[in-house]
Amino acid sequence: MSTVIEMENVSKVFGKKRAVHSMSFVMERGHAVALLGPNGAGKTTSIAMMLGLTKPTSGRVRLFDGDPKTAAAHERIGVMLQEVSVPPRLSVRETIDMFRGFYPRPLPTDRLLQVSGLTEDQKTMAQKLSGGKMRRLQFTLALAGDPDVLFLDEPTVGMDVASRRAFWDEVRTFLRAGKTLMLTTHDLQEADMLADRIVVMQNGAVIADAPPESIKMQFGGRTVSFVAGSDIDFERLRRLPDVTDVQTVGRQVTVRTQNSDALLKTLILESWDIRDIQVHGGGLEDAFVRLTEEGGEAQ
Ligand SMILES: Nc1ncnc2c1ncn2[C@@H]1O[C@H](COP(=O)(O)OP(=O)(O)OP(=O)(O)O)[C@@H](O)[C@H]1O
Repeated sequence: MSTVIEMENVSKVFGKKRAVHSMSFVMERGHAVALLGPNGAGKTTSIAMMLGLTKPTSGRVRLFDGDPKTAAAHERIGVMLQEVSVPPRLSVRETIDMFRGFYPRPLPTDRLLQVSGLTEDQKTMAQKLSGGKMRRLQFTLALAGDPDVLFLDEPTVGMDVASRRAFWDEVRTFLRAGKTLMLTTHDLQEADMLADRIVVMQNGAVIADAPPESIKMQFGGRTVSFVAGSDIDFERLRRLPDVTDVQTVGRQVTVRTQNSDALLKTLILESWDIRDIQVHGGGLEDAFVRLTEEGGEAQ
């Protein structure tokens, strides 16, 4: 498997602000990585360094085993950053054609118009597009050179539900061709759906790096809730292996556990007077909240 990005002990300091701290990271070809983290965690700065747009204060970044700033590397990547402007006074079609001209083997214009969902708007001045349509155009421009690797920084901000769906369909088509994706998003459902690896950053450092399933198992846990009668032994419940929290509101009991199957067995074997048992959670969002609250480490 070939390496697309390699970061070795990379740090970036802006004045007194340490935006990224000792980041080491390797991304292999064909993978879909979601880089997550609260606002200001250092995601955009990391991507800017991977692309050679920002120079690290220390450490080493390689893109396709070379300097990220070289044209050879850039011909093979497509980039959609948060703030991008399009050239003035060009229609949607002209803008697409202009970007096609930057690459040796661009995708056909009509295919790109189809990706953009803007075939009917192809004569509209690109600058006049609505926010969501502009994001679709920017995505299309990122695909213009038929890249091997896509960098998408919060790509779906401003897109409506239909645009989002069409957009993710295109990203899936891209991944099915064995290509590589680096994505930042605050939409954890999207990350969970698409990524085979989740990297969580906080305060400039990587605090978790694992497949979504292991992150959810390790940090997501599950909650089992039920309505309790009078004979529940709460002390025993709290001491059960894998139970991390027990909350009660009136007769409603909510138990957080790393092993909901074992808890359910115990609840039934104890013959306690309980009803309306429900199992919830195990989602990436739960895991993300716990991880960033605790600053935990998963590898
Ligand atoms: N050019 C800059 N000058 C000074 N500080 C900067 C600069 N760029 C980023 N920072 C700071 O570095 C930290 C990391 O910022 P970055 O934009 O990488 O975070 P992020 O995880 O992408 O956040 P968000 O989710 O809000 O986009 C923040 O505290 C930010 O204010």
